[in-house]
Amino acid sequence: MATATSIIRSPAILLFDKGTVSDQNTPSPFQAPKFSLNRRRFTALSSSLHDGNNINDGSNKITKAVGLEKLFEDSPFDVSKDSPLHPRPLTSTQLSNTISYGPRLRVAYQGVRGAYSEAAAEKAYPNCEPVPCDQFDAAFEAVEKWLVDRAVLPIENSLGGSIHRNYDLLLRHSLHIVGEVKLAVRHCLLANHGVRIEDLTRVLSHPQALAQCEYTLTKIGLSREAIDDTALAAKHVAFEKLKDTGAVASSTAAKIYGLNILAEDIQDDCDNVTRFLMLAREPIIPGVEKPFKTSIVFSLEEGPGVLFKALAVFALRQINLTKIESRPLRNQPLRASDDSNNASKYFDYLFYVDFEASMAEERAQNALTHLKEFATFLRVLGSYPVDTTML
Ligand SMILES: O=C(O)C(=O)C[C@]1(C(=O)O)C=C[C@@H](O)C=C1
Repeated sequence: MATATSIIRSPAILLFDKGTVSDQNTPSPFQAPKFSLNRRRFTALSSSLHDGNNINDGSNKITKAVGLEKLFEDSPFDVSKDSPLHPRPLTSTQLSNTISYGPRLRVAYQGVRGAYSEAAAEKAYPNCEPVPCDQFDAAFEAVEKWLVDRAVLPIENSLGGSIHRNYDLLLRHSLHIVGEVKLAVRHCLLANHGVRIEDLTRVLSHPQALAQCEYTLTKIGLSREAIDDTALAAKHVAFEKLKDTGAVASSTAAKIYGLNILAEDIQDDCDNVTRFLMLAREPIIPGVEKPFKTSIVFSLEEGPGVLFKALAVFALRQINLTKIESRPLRNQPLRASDDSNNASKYFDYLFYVDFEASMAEERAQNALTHLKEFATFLRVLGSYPVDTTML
């Protein structure tokens, strides 16, 4: 187990200690992330928190707001120093698939049993106890309120693109990205027994799944209806005994809800992969022993070439970018021009960037120090091992 001392010696932590990549002094509408803790606060946190806690609240699916509060009040949660729940800091090796956790790790995902997100949670944390949540927000809250240990949430799909909601939630909450997991998504067209493709007029599924099967569903001529997750679509079709409606979902969902598989692999491309993020209350200690990736979010002043300059801090250090996403800055969606003669207003954006380097590497630290010189806001969302299982 890493001690607080060894944590402080980590080059990445020293970087934050200098305050160079911290957003603590940045006027920002967002919560200060724990990743930017200074040394004193980090030490205090390391010695008072543990990883691997299991809060057995006896719940089934986690729902937002009132439900969560109630569960939290009722839970026998205890982080006193002598408690068996006493936290240990996460390390990157704990993410290895070979590790066996003592008590089963509780992992929140969005959806019901049979959702792809449940399979992703099981791939990320073998032998975990997947905990269904009705919405993405509920999964974030469940981790924050210690109802579960981790959350595994989709962030992008190779056919459907980004899951914007989760980009926005990453910033609104203070969780850390501690890993990623890629899942091959193979959709099936499901219906009740005795129902043929010709009997169907509409199909239910998650909007991402419908988008991934766009071509096939158009060819069959089915109208589409969005529902919270693919497995919920299958459950609805089965429970309501629908005869004119099918569901796009996994073969696992077909088994769970007793549906017939009318067609397999109906996604528009056989290479259909969804990338999920593994989220925790504490960051992992970035390493260099295997390929790492770092996710950041920043905002910039308006002006010609500013984004070019921001991306150059990585190019100059031979750091490869794997993803860039821009999202509206919601609390401040419009910005007036600095030029008083020019009354125009600009849309204001946040930029999410994933780059192939660990925060333990000097070139990554230097790149962010450089970016901090002109970024108006910067937060490190996590530095974590790359999922190489699908390369
Ligand atoms: O609906 C599900 O089964 C999910 O797990 C959600 C989700 C998503 O949000 O992208 C996950 C993987 C697939 O890309 C389709 C849907």
